[in-house]
Amino acid sequence: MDAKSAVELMESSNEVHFSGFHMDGFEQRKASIEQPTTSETDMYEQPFVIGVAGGAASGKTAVCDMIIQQLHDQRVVLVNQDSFYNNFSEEELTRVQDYNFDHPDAFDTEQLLRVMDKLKHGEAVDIPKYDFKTYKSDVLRRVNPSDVIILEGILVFHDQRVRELMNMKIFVDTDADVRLARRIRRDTNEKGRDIGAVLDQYSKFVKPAFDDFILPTKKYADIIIPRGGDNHVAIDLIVQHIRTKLGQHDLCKIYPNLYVIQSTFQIRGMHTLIRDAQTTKHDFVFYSDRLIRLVVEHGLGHLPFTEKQVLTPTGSVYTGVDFCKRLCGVSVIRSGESMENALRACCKGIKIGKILIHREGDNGQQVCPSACMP
Ligand SMILES: Nc1ncnc2c1ncn2[C@@H]1O[C@H](COP(=O)(O)OP(=O)(O)O)[C@@H](O)[C@H]1O
Ligand SMILES: Nc1ccn([C@@H]2O[C@H](COP(=O)(O)O)[C@@H](O)[C@H]2O)c(=O)n1
Repeated sequence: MDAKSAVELMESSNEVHFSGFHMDGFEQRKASIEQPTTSETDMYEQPFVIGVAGGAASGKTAVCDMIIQQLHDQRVVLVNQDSFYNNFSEEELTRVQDYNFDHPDAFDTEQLLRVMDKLKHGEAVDIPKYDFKTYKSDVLRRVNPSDVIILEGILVFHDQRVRELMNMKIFVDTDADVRLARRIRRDTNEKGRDIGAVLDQYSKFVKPAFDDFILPTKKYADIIIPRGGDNHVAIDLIVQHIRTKLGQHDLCKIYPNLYVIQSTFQIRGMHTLIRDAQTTKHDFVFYSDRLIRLVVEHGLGHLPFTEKQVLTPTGSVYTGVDFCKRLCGVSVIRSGESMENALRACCKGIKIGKILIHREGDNGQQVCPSACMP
């Protein structure tokens, strides 16, 4: 890949990048890297999809809430499988106690797939909100495309097509007695059900369906979390992994010494401003300078250092590091000159050389006709 293709790829992709566990997904991404002529519509960013399954009242929602809380600086959306419960006719509603809500057929999986497909392709979508009291999903909520989609539900690993959408599969594993105790409390307090009905439903449908349909999907999980939301260590590790995946730029897979700065909403905001045709020249320069300063600071962070101890004004010893000495910047004419000021501002007294690189001939060979080093 030549420098132009690399720049094109950088431009067509955005700040946050994703990679999944599945080799087939990786092959697809590799293909798009090796064929930079791919049209813009083919190069949409794929969100990172996490599936969270487990028995009812195992703590799936609690785990999702904790992941969402820790990923507060990313755009994360939660999709509940409950939203895709089949609707009942008025006649069916009268016999609701005989209905098995824990069977795979209770869900409209085709609709779930359509919704997930839209979100994966960066489209906003209206998702029904399921009401456990009325057994209806009359209200819709608008869900915007996001960097991370969490799909949560008792049977989200049941259908292979749904599983294949996921980059990470988590199974929340909580003891049956704990699940039953929590379910009794939740269904009587929040769903207005009486304890007899909860226990009848449990022995008739919930427990058999757990054994027949939910537990067998545990084998598909990449991560099994015992004790659900109480397991802070597991949740921290999951969030760390997601962050690594989100921050991994496609180009890093080709160039091992390339570092890509983790995107934040501040950085995205600045990228938005400098791309906006309405932005004034003054603002363009201001925000470009801020971004350049970030790049220079991060770049300096990768230079070697030596350990150094200093005495603080209060007489204690502080063990720190010493900057690398005898630095020299090289500015590529017509390309890197806009970064010179930031480098001078960060590295006191730095000497900057100049180099001119241009492409010669049809094969794109790069030559360096002029260089002036300090
Ligand atoms: N670690 C926990 N300790 C105590 N109660 C919990 C814990 N996790 C969840 N709960 C409670 O158990 C019930 C079910 O939890 P929830 O996260 O909604 O499970 P799920 O989404 O798997 O059905 C809720 O009432 C919730 O408040
Ligand atoms: N009308 C309904 C629909 C579903 N259920 C039960 O909800 C459980 C799944 O939801 P979680 O949030 O606990 O994963 C499932 O066990 C269904 O039996 C219901 O009781 N009424």
